[in-house]
Amino acid sequence: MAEQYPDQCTPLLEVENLSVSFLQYAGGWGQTVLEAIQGLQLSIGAGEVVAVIGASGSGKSLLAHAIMGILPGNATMSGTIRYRGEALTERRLAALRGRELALVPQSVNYLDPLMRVGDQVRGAVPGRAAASRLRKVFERYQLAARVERLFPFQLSGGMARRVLVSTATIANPQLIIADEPTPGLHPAAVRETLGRFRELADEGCGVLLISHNIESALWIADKVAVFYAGTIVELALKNDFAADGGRLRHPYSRALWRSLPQNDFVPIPGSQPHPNDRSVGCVFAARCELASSECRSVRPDLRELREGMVRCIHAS
Ligand SMILES: Nc1ncnc2c1ncn2[C@@H]1O[C@H](COP(=O)(O)OP(=O)(O)OP(=O)(O)O)[C@@H](O)[C@H]1O
Ligand code: NI
Repeated sequence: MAEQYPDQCTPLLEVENLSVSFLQYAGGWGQTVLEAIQGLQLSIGAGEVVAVIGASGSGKSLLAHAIMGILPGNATMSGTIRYRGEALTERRLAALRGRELALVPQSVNYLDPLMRVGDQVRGAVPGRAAASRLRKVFERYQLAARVERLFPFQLSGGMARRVLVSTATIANPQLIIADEPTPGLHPAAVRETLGRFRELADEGCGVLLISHNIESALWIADKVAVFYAGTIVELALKNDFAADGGRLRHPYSRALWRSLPQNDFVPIPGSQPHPNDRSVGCVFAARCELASSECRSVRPDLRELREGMVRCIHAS
């Protein structure tokens, strides 16, 4: 049963000042704290698709796992995550996860190798409804009825992906966190899967879509959060990703846009700083052609700019 919430204006999900760090042993008695995500802020409204793009290792999956309450045991989290205006406590998460709140995990390894596909997909759906829901969701994702009896090792990569999406969507979720849901799918299946997320959003669901493929994410996104080195450097509107990227607010977003094959195909020189190496200043300063001495010494705040947000003092 969906939780009742009276105020339609409150975003479905609000993430405020989220940080995730890991305690690491640095030889001998030494320990270091590795800040993988810092000061992250994001909200998703009902009916909205928010895409999350950015470099590998920038913290996108950690955000997904923090929301779902499945961070690894060595992680420490601070900040607030609210769902329908109330903090997502462990207790609430336990009731919502796999029902109102669904994750399409990045790796097919999340499938239980010892459980038949049908049992996994049915998951949280109660007895009577399960069989007909399973049939519908299999039809939608073009999975033959016989797949129900298979074990994960018997699935092709593309089938396993479609099983993950089926598992996440069978229980009519209100908020879907999809972490790279389409790699290895052929283009028609990518369109079909993303189109289904758009449909769910149009029916009132909130969708957080993590993707390496900016172009396909833009088919369905309303907003785009650009991740870099554990933080959001820009929150853009879908239409800001156009032409030469002149409407984008952050130098990294523009560089990322221009690096696409269909644009200038110019790689960004340098590499993203490691979580150990993010002491002061702007996280992008070392690679930024606009960087001034202030950028190297003071971490810019995320501020509002032209219906979006940016973490750069030079943006106007
Ligand atoms: N269990 C862990 N222990 C220590 N550090 C971790 C752990 N999990 C993640 N990290 C750190 O957090 C960073 C962010 O990881 P995350 O998986 O969120 O990146 P990502 O943006 O999803 O990358 P990709 O696009 O490759 O999936 C990693 O670079 C890594 O340094
Ligand atoms: Ni990831």
